Amino acid sequence: MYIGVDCGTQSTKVVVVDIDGEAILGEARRPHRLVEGENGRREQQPGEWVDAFRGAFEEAVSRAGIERRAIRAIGVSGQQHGMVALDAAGRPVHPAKLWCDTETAAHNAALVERLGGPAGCLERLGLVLQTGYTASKIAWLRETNPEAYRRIDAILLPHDYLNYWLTGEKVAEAGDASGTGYFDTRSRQWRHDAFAEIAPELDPERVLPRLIRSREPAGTLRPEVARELGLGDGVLVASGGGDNMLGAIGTGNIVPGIVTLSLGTSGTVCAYSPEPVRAESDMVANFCASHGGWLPLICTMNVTSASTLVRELFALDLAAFGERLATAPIGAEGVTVLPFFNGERVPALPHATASFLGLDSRNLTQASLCRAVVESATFGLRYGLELLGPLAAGASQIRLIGGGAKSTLWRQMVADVTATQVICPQVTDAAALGAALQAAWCERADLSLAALCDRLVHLDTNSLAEPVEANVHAYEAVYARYREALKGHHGVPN
Ligand SMILES: Nc1ncnc2c1ncn2[C@@H]1O[C@H](COP(=O)(O)OP(=O)(O)O)[C@@H](O)[C@H]1O
Ligand SMILES: O=C(CO)[C@@H](O)[C@H](O)COP(=O)(O)O
Repeated sequence: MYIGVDCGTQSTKVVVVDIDGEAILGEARRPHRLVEGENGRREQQPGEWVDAFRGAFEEAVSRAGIERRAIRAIGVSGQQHGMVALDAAGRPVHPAKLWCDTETAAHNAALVERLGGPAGCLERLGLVLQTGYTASKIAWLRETNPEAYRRIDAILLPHDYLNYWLTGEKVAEAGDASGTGYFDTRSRQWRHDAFAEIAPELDPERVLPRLIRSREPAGTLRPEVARELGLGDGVLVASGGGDNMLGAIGTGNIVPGIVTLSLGTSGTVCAYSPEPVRAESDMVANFCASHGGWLPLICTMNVTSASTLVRELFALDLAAFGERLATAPIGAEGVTVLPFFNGERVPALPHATASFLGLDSRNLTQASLCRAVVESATFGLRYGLELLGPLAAGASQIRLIGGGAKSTLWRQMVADVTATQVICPQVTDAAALGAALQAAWCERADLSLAALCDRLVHLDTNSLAEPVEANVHAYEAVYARYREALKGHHGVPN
């Protein structure tokens, strides 16, 4: 038995997987708070991730009805980029500053310049720093809270922190480390010279976690954690990885030719590459995968975060929101939304705010506003797919994951907007499944990752959405309207 954990922005999910029985036996989730402040601040307390894990673990294991001593390894996936800065006693010196925090946009711009502009970033890191990456959060802490900064003894990412709580080991792997901004994604090594530009007073040999390979374990469970969870001795904790990397594993996206698209708090599109990628656009993040190889990725910041804001504005539950979506036609009666409620990463507009365009007395309805926000979030991902270029263009199917993928209407919309077949995996949380598969890969030398994916990554044929020609055609015009609005409001070229 293997446990997969995914610490997302909104909740931590746990799955219990039986590799030999080829079955997912139990799933559970527990929410965490997102503390939103001025200037785009978005933070969380790492302790709340641990509490959410405890609750979700108990429920998932009891649902699975298994003997706890049968659990052999745990894998952890986590939201990328969050800064978890710890003191010498392992306590956070500041709340974790998250991937969606845009407060450090000016620090990011200054860092890009210090590293020699986009060309200098590419040369040193293999990607261009974007607001949201860990680097500018450390520079921000240095400037705004020197007392906390001076106490830093280790800098981890969210999934590294959970691994640390589980094992006592401070380690990192290439997939998640790719999104720090001080890691060379081609050589898979920390880049100490880049780190010195960010935090000159901190010794990278001391504060940066030890790098391990994807198949290497982070460690074994600390005895007190094993006791608390009721687990046996020697339970392994795998290297884990960023949620997008483990979502790729959980959708079988471990070889070229498959695209994974996530409708979570963030929206992401990624495709596996056996080689590092130098894309035409600097917005394509040449991240490493968490099983070897690379996972070039585009991330937009306003997907279910945006739809939830509009849904809550009208006090709708998910079912009522779904009804409103179905009421409005394609094109939302002429309403276009630029959904950048909290800035945006792709296109790179960290200070942007949202705009509702084309409103008149006829289309100012809940249905058209709900529909327009979901359409625009989907257009943002089509834009991302286009930026990914040939890597994504060859894919004949999109594997759709994240909370929004539960909506039948949204699945069809993705198929129509991208003119590609869409299907979801059977498991609700693909990143948690990917983490469990990586844990089994770590513990079972006899099984390849491909064999593990064959056993457990099952697609849900009921979720299949084929593009409908008339809809594809209708969305083309609406997408063109969205791109025009983007150009008019933010000068983003077509
Ligand atoms: N049927 C649905 N339609 C639209 N949004 C949904 C639906 N079901 C869940 N969601 C949204 O999905 C989001 C959670 O997605 P998830 O991928 O678990 O997030 P994260 O990993 O970022 O924490 C929530 O905002 C939730 O409201
Ligand atoms: O920043 C990125 C990717 O670069 C995000 O995709 C985060 O990894 C958060 O993921 P979710 O909570 O939306 O799953």
